[in-house]
Amino acid sequence: MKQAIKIKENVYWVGVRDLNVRDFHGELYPVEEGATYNAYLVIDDQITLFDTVEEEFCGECIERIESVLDGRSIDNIIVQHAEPDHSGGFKKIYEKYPNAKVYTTKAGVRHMQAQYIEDTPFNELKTGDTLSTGKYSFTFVEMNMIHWPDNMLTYCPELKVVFSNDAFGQHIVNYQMTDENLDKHYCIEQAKEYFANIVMPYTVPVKNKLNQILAMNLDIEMILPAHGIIWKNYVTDIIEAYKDFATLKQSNKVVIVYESVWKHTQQIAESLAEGFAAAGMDVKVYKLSITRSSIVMKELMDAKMVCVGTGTYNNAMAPSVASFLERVKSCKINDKKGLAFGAYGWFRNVPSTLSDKLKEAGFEPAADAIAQNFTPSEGELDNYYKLALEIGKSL
Ligand SMILES: Cc1cc2nc3c(=O)[nH]c(=O)nc-3n(C[C@H](O)[C@H](O)[C@H](O)COP(=O)(O)O)c2cc1C
Repeated sequence: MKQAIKIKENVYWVGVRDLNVRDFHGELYPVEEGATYNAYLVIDDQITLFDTVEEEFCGECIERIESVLDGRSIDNIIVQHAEPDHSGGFKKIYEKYPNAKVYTTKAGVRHMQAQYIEDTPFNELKTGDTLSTGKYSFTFVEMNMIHWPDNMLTYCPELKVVFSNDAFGQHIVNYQMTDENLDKHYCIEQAKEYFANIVMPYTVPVKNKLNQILAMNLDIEMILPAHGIIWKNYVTDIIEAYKDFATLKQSNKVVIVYESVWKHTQQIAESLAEGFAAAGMDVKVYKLSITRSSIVMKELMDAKMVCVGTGTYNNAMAPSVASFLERVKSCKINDKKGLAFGAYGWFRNVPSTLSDKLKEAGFEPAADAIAQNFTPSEGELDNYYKLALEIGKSL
């Protein structure tokens, strides 16, 4: 029997670890060590469940719940997000505890009914609504479009905890549950990767919501997200980090991504990298087809500039580059510089098309696209180095 794990007095983790998932949310977010779907149970005069788990793991979630119910039942289920990794198990759990009152946002009602049961009597929540369960009270805050219309979070002043759902999530799978034995930089980097891959298109609502929450002056001892470890030692640090994430705060960094068959475009990428480095910049270089896209997204989040290169294949750019451009376009980035580059054989236009697409995606061109005919000469590589040095110094 799986057991609930005590987080603090009367608060239990009743979630699951999905150790084998490597494609979180499909191809959007490749992960290295699996993921957790966190659900929490709060024992009071009334018993309250925060979120559920993916459907296939529902039995395990119920086992953990049963291990602390002591013959009682669940009184309230708070659906903080209707996405299936948090709500897939709802139907079975609700069938098991049919007297529970179910609470979610207005959009949550729509999303739950469209996905699961049309006739569940949901209770609609809006920002500022509260629920008292005995000695504990819960205040709800809608988190519209972070990252779905139905997202919300919950604060309990007596417990000093925030049930944050996807906000502050990361894909750390740790059996100790909290950040206490983990390196701060590692935890923040994991949260940054999560933000870059799930939340980056919604920086404006994140910034506004963060300000609204900070103005509430909440006394927070722990943040309990729906993925990964619980924030306990690094609560202030992760909130500070989120301020930087939400503004896509830039560091002195350039990210160079490319695709290359015969290494001509790769040679350009390497010359540019050396030029930017000589200008004092931190440089990251990735061949897209062999790099986890979630790493690239994380690294470009705080870059000042992104250079994108491709060889020309069948008069087009490489598919990995085209799909990268679609992805970054959806992130609504608007204050980074861009540079397109690439080698061609007999059709010269692809690098300039790439430059136009980068511009459409919100990157202001730092120079005209580099279009290299086949193998770059020493002199041409030297010119690319000098161009990067010049641009790097001006950033
Ligand atoms: C499968 C394939 C298809 C190609 N198709 C074109 C093409 O349609 N037009 C063109 O100008 N060059 C084409 N080329 C030539 C490459 O663009 C050229 O060799 C370039 O230098 C390759 O850059 P890379 O080494 O970075 O891949 C093709 C090369 C390959 C491997």
